[in-house]
Amino acid sequence: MGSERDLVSAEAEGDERLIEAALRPKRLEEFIGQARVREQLSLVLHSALRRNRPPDHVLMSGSPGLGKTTLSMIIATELGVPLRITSGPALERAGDLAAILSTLSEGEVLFIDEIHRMARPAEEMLYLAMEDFRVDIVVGKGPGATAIPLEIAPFTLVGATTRAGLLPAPLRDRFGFVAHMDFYEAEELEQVLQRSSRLLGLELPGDAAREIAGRSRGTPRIANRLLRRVRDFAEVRAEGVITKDVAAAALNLYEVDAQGLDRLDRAVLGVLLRRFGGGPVGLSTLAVAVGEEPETVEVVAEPFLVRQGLLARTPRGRVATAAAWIHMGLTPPPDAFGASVVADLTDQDENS
Ligand SMILES: Nc1ncnc2c1ncn2[C@@H]1O[C@H](COP(=O)(O)OP(=O)(O)OP(=O)(O)O)[C@@H](O)[C@H]1O
Repeated sequence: MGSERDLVSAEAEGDERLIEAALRPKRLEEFIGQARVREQLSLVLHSALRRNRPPDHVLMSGSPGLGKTTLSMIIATELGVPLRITSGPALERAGDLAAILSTLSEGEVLFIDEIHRMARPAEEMLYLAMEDFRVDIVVGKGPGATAIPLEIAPFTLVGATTRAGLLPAPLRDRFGFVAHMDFYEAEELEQVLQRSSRLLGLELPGDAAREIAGRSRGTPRIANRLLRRVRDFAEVRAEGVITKDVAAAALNLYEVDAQGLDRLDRAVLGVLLRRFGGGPVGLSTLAVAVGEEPETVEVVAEPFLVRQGLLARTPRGRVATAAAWIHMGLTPPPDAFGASVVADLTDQDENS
């Protein structure tokens, strides 16, 4: 099979990005988790195939590494059409987009990753292309400029964004189907890990899979990455045998804690607690203090910390919850965010 050959050569070259690509599921039925999105998408694709028409444009939103690129590839495969991949930041001028749109073949899927980062003129050209399968090529400058309409082949746009809120409404409204990708449950990540282990030729006992899944921040890309680190550790220190303890030791070495927090997550919490007394503090101040871009903190660290109940976004800024103080081995002040919840839980524990 093609994917297995890809994997063997990727392994031989030791290229992590190639390995990641080779681990991608190729068909919708192989795609693990996101049951609702899968079912909705399957309906959209099947009805398009029955009508022999390209499906509605699809928007996928969710944190990095949840499988948006993978799903876009699956959409093209299921439809039996070619896929063109680009990204918002690459579309700086309308001409960049026109060059792609005018060369699409009938029914082709155009995947635009980070679509919220597309430049304004390209975005406006996309509105017309999505609605009427037409672009206006502007010839000349100033008052003498004229727009020459150019028909393009009907295509399906698949847009991916980590920040759906940043998409202008006219663009958002032109997508017929919006797939909200959520973090994965631990059991789903265990399945992802078992599938990847099979493809990589690794033995992964159930309890070791659980240990890795629990530290993967609900994200398949991270699960696969941690699996490779555990494999490295097992090869060098445990004669290639992966056990729960080997997995835990490897992940501790790579500074991924039992709840899945990595260095950046802990840096954010550490600064928030130790330097700002738990907050509230603004995003940019927090980002400067950890030496990262605000977008990295907002897109990569925060959604997970919020989901874990360790951080809250309030109108006055970011606030650490009482659970965050405890997770970082500190005593929460009595007025810490969510302290009453933690106190109630502690009471229940003591009374039970
Ligand atoms: N549902 C899934 N089942 C199995 N593996 C998955 C699934 N979703 C993602 N993966 C794996 O996770 C990795 C990352 O997926 P992908 O690149 O599609 O994420 P993404 O959401 O597009 O991320 P980004 O937006 O950062 O590019 C892939 O290597 C793929 O093998």
